[in-house]
Amino acid sequence: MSTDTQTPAPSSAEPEIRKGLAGVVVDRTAISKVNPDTNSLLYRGYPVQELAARCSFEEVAYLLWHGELPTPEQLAELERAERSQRALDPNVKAVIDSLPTTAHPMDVVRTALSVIGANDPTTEDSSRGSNLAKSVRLLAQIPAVVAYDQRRRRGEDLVPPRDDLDYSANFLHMTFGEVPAPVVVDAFRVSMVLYAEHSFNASTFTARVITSTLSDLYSAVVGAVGALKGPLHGGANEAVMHVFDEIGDASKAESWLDQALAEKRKIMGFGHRVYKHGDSRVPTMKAALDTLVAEYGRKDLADLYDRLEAAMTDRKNIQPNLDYPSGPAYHLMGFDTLTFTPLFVASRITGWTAHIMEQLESNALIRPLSLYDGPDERHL
Ligand SMILES: CC(=O)SCCNC(=O)CCNC(=O)[C@H](O)C(C)(C)COP(=O)(O)OP(=O)(O)OC[C@H]1O[C@@H](n2cnc3c(N)ncnc32)[C@H](O)[C@@H]1OP(=O)(O)O
Ligand SMILES: O=C([O-])CC(=O)C(=O)O
Repeated sequence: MSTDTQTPAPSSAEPEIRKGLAGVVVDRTAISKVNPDTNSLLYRGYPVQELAARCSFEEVAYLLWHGELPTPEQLAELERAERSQRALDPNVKAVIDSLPTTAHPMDVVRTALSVIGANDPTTEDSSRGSNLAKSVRLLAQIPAVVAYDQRRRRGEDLVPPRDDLDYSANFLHMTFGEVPAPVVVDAFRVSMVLYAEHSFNASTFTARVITSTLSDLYSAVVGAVGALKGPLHGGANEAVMHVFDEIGDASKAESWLDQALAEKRKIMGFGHRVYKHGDSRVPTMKAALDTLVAEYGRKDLADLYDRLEAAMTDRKNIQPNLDYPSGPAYHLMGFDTLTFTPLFVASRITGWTAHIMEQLESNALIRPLSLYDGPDERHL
């Protein structure tokens, strides 16, 4: 066996393979710190719980991109730029309209982002200024794409944006044609803040790999969307709701789980590559879910949530991740289950773009090695 480059492996020992890069530190980042020992998550040094309690999503986006929270003037400038770019681009709408309503919404978002990139004359400009401008544009455009796609599936017309609303209220307005109760808007804002950034997760790493070849920001984001779609990553928030639908009633949670575990199924919304004693974001999102349960009078959903979590702790001692409370929260807000992972995209675009810019500041082509275990050299 040999590694697949011209540099020979040390002859005495086979190189260690870390499947899934588990435990491998591949670079530095100043954007966020995930600490499984203290069960904490910091964005640029600030605990995510404090940001979720006190900041708008726009402020958090600014923090991730610039490293500091905005002054009132800087925030006003970001809000002006974001609000002025909220309307769905007609070119993008035309492409969405050409796609079947059976397409998965993540495929629609991925396609829409490709179209936005192909139409942008500055795509090849990878300067920080240009990439920041693109990041703000994507922050503003993704809600239009996600909201319109859900509406067209329901046979509803596009709702134009309102520039008198903040990001979260406008997103809900464009999706549902009205602004829901303040507790609902707030729960949505909290979810956006919590989903925004999580160090070298699979989709962010994908974006950094693509960026490391000196490809453009849109290409990196499109690749990241593809990585996020999978149910082992962002697709889990959608999958959690399918599990809830499958179980149906809290009284069946334990028997459903036993059967699923006997079939060696992975239980969606549980477990994490980094956190092994619970996800730092879950208590905050669970509190937001609780406000929605109270608002909509859905104790049945809360009961199912609690019983499945308790059974999973009892059977496997595996804790929920952020997708577990987010799935039912988005359901209560009125989103279609298929729209849940695109909501994750809408938030994570901030973290992805921050990482793309950080990667470019200190770039090295990302290209690991592999251990060849195919046939020995042979000849025709
Ligand atoms: C926002 C996010 O992206 S968070 C992640 C969202 N993804 C999910 O919720 C999907 C369900 N969870 C999983 O599949 C996993 O926990 C992952 C992929 C998130 C993390 O996986 P890894 O770090 O690779 O852990 P791994 O899969 O090796 O699990 C370790 C053990 O716990 C078990 N395990 C971990 N998660 C689960 C789960 N959700 N259901 C059942 N068993 C699980 C594994 O079967 C394995 O058991 P074994 O040692 O007996 O084989
Ligand atoms: O960090 C991870 O592997 C997955 C995750 O929780 C995230 O991306 O938010």
